[in-house]
Amino acid sequence: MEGTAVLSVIDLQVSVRGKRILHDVNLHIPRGEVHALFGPNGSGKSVMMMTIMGYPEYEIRKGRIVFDGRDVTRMSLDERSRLGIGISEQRPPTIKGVKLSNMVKLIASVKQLSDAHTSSIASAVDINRFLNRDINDGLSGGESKQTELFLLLLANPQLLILDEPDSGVDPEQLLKIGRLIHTSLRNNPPGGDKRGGYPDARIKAGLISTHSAEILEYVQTDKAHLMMDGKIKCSGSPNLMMDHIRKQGYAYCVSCLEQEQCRDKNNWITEN
Ligand SMILES: Nc1ncnc2c1ncn2[C@@H]1O[C@H](COP(=O)(O)OP(=O)(O)OP(=O)(O)O)[C@@H](O)[C@H]1O
Repeated sequence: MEGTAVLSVIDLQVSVRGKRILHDVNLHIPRGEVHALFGPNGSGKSVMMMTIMGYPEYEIRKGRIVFDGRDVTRMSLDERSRLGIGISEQRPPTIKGVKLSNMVKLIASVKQLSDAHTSSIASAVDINRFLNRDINDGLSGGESKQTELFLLLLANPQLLILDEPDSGVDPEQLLKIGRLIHTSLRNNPPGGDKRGGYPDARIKAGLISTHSAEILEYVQTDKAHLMMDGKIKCSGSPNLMMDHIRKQGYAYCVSCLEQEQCRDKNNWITEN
């Protein structure tokens, strides 16, 4: 699996402030796939996502993170960002003293984006009114999510990590955001996947955490994983898993593994 995956998380153990949060997490996302991450509050979803991005307060005690064939476990956040990992955080930080327009100019110059391109994304995410303000300063929860996602779409990473993109966002914004994420995940960089020789091949991948699964109405997901107590307990069909969780709760979804009709040889929860 590791060989075909754009992201492999292998036997990952992570501590935060001396407390073990993740226990032997394994996750593989093949090139071109989008995976959903479900799990109760405090189960470790954000910790895993922030650790993949490389935030220094998440201490990797054991295990490896491999991105696009390179071991990034000991790489800094900005090295990972340059390689093509990007995150939209659950609680986007306020950056006082930095105007959103200046951050846009910086990303546009690094990524060589045209004004027309940045303007079209800004309009699509309905972000123009925040351009002259410090990043996320005084914005509502939903507005700062929009800003965060806007910056991520501009950066256009190869792996999009989206931590609860649908929480606190009104239905109209969710429609816009969902469509943009969908388009971004489907759009390859100019020239496509030159390494594979298939210009039209999907090369981007995504990992999306969500409680409501609303975002999954817009973004097609290939597989879902259920995290509980810092471990991925089971994986399978996103719709079936969410259906189980909504009707009977997380524990039922995990116990479903005991039932033959619910699992395949990989212990994934399947429809048959
Ligand atoms: N910076 C931190 N310092 C101390 N504990 C932390 C820190 N970040 C996370 N934790 C703890 O790690 C555990 C997992 O948190 P995490 O944010 O990953 O949960 P989550 O699954 O994303 O939850 P939610 O669905 O509520 O967002 C929680 O018990 C949380 O209190």
